[in-house]
Amino acid sequence: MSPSETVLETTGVVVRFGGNTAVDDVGIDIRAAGVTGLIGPNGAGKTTLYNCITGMQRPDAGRVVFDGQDVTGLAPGARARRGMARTFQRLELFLSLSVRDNLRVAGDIVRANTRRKLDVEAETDRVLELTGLTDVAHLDVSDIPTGRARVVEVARALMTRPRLLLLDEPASGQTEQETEKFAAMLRALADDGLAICLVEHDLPLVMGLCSRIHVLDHGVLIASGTPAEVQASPAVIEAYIGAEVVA
Ligand SMILES: Nc1ncnc2c1ncn2[C@@H]1O[C@H](COP(=O)(O)OP(=O)(O)OP(=O)(O)O)[C@@H](O)[C@H]1O
Repeated sequence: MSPSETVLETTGVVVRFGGNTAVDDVGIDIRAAGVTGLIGPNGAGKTTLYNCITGMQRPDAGRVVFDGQDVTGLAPGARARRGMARTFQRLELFLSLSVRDNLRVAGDIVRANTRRKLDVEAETDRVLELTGLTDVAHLDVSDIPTGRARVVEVARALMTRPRLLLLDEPASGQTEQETEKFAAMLRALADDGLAICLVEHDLPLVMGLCSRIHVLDHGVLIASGTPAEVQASPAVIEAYIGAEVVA
């Protein structure tokens, strides 16, 4: 996979909730071997666009193309089998299971739902190592700090061996140190070829980590480009000055 290869593309995506247009004719792309940021003030439409990408929300118009194939009409499970994985704003882990068992369960599901031959134990060990979780593997998720639990979410997503990883505010609840480690882990995953998309409140993290950024405001794509380009965009400055809380 070449570094600039487009893994995911939306074109003309529209989502309306009653009279409110949550996503208004949005076209973005997410490329292999990089971290793409998706930012915008609260209510800008980021989560709704994620839902369209993963199949949890059917767009009123537009297309979602994954690995060159139109997946707009496919259910979330079918997209997951093609290599899409997602984490959520709220932790969606089994709190009373150990870190290792959370990964095992994900591995078991992959094995049951695909024809892939998967050595779940070996894969669990590999992903624990890759994400730096080996030292807490035996602990229940409820007994580790939220910041580490965010990493478990990513690790669980990695059990599916995705091509595209969509992260929704993964750094919330992390200490500065945890965020630094987390950023290094994402960079390493991207260097390995993974396409990562990051919705995140922590703008310094986004600016430092992402090679490209898409900015939404009131459902409209107001800028796409490098961190320097979007930070210099008058529309972006205007949107953020007008917003009390930014993401
Ligand atoms: N299920 C829904 N029904 C009605 N309106 C919705 C629904 N989901 C989202 N919206 C509205 O769509 C708009 C976009 O919301 P969305 O959650 O996608 O924004 P966001 O950028 O993810 O915001 P945040 O940063 O606060 O998570 C908002 O006006 C929101 O109120």
